[in-house]
Amino acid sequence: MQTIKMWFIQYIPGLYIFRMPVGIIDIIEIILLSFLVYTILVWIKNTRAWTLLKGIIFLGFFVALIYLFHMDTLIFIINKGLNIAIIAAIIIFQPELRKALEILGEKMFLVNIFGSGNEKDVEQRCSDKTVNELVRATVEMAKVKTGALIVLEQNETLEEYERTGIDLDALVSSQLLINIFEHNTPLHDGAVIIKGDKIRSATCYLPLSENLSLSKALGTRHRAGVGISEVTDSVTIIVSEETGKISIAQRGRLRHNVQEEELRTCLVALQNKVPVTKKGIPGVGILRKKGKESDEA
Ligand SMILES: Nc1ncnc2c1ncn2[C@@H]1O[C@H](COP(=O)(O)OP(=O)(O)OP(=O)(O)O)[C@@H](O)[C@H]1O
Repeated sequence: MQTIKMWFIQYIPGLYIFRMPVGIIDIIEIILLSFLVYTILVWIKNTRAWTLLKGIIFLGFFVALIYLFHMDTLIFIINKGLNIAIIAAIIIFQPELRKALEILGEKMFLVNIFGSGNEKDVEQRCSDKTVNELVRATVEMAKVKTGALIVLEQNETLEEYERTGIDLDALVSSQLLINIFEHNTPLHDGAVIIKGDKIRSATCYLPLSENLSLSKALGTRHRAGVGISEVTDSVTIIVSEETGKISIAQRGRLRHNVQEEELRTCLVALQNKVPVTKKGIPGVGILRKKGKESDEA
């Protein structure tokens, strides 16, 4: 390291940085700054802010031209309008900013950074039976093209959305789920919300995603599945009535054409049966990583 440093000082005299003493605090500062920039970029990519960023880059280009050619009137207008634009952006992106701050305060966020300290520290969210029943019901409904929308509560409560439906409080079973989503039955419309091993309510109304990058071919069922995953940490299983394909929505992303084993892996991971490590929940990681290849959102 020292030799490399000396080489740079000797041959590239302009690089003053290598002459500066770099302390441990500077290194920590660089790591924190890199982490902050990375987190902000990931946040921008996963929210509506991505569209805004593209707009800002486009505008930035024009502003640069305006300054380059000294267009004084336009420079005056830009200077006056900048403060208003910043306030407007904060108001428009208030839900995303609130969500980002909430994530900062989440237990899982800190666990992901520092580790749980105890890798055997495992908490089970739902039973193996529930996972099996969910997989069976989803696959059965997909086979016969029965549309379904199943929201699985994670750390954040879904009470607000449960209230829009009909209370059930029944144990999860494939027969019950298939029955709920059966065409022309009173409970088939809307979403089912599951907490742990219980179906809390059916016919629930979910917020629709306004994500413009979602395929136009997707209707309101898929938009509702993505919508709830944008505003909460829930995971949604969607079965298309049109194609019989299974999708999973999580953190505002939609993974298409999910196969049985993949669905099971995801649900087992969500059970928290696998120890939480510094890399996060394994199944969720797989879902996100693979999701990048075929994500709609
Ligand atoms: N906001 C919502 N909350 C909950 N469920 C909804 C919501 N909007 C639509 N749905 C459900 O989606 C159904 C309509 O699905 P639609 O055909 O528009 O969606 P899609 O994404 O094209 O799905 P499919 O592939 O199954 O046709 C409704 O009958 C209703 O059950």
